[in-house]
Amino acid sequence: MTSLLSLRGVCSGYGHLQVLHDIDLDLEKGTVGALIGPNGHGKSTLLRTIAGLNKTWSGKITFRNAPVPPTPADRAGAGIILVPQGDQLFADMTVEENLIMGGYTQSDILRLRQSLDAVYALFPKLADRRKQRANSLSGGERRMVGIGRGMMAEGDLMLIDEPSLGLAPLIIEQIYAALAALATENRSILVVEENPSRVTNIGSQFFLMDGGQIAWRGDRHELSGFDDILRTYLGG
Ligand SMILES: Nc1ncnc2c1ncn2[C@@H]1O[C@H](COP(=O)(O)OP(=O)(O)OP(=O)(O)O)[C@@H](O)[C@H]1O
Repeated sequence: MTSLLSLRGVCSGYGHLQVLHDIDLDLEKGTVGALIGPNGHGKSTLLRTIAGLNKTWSGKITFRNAPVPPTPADRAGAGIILVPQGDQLFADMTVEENLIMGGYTQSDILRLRQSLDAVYALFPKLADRRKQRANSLSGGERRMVGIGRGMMAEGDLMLIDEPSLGLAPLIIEQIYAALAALATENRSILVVEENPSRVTNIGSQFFLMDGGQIAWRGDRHELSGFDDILRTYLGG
């Protein structure tokens, strides 16, 4: 199977601080890849680098077998959509207005409506709250709007940074069930999750990040060794 996203020898960082060291990663179409591991080891930086917010210092990123465009806006236009950590919603706008902002490049009103309907089908709670301002939503609802706004951009690849952060277990389950449903719609997802047990059911490929490198990678069939890996890296 050919990769939707492919990284070879990717290095990146901030100013003089190198965070990512020689990252090789492939993600196939229609699958969920999970970037796992403790805080501060470069998971967010990797998503930002794929999205173009951090410059690729060296190495190569290809998307649909072509080099990624240079700017974040062009990468988003090509179908690489980042759902950042923290929700970064427009606080004074309603749920629906925030969602529509995600589809700002879509000029076909019918397509926009269909995308909105798809978000509401996945997150029925948001349909009930479509006129409610973002600043009055619960943490879980805000996260749903963040993911929904990413869906509105109709990308082939969603990069989702720690969707479970700060949420109650029941809400986390709902969010991950939604992500699993999204991936079966021929959309690929690369999700950051500190706690791997939350993604074992939906991930098909796992990448453990340690010190800005991929220290372990495996698919579902290799999950039998997962417990040892968790103990080593997360003390779990
Ligand atoms: N804007 C920034 N400027 C300078 N250094 C940064 C910046 N953002 C992150 N870093 C540093 O890069 C390293 C990796 O951080 P990163 O956020 O990618 O890790 P992470 O594994 O995603 O952890 P977390 O889940 O806490 O975000 C850390 O040492 C962090 O301090």
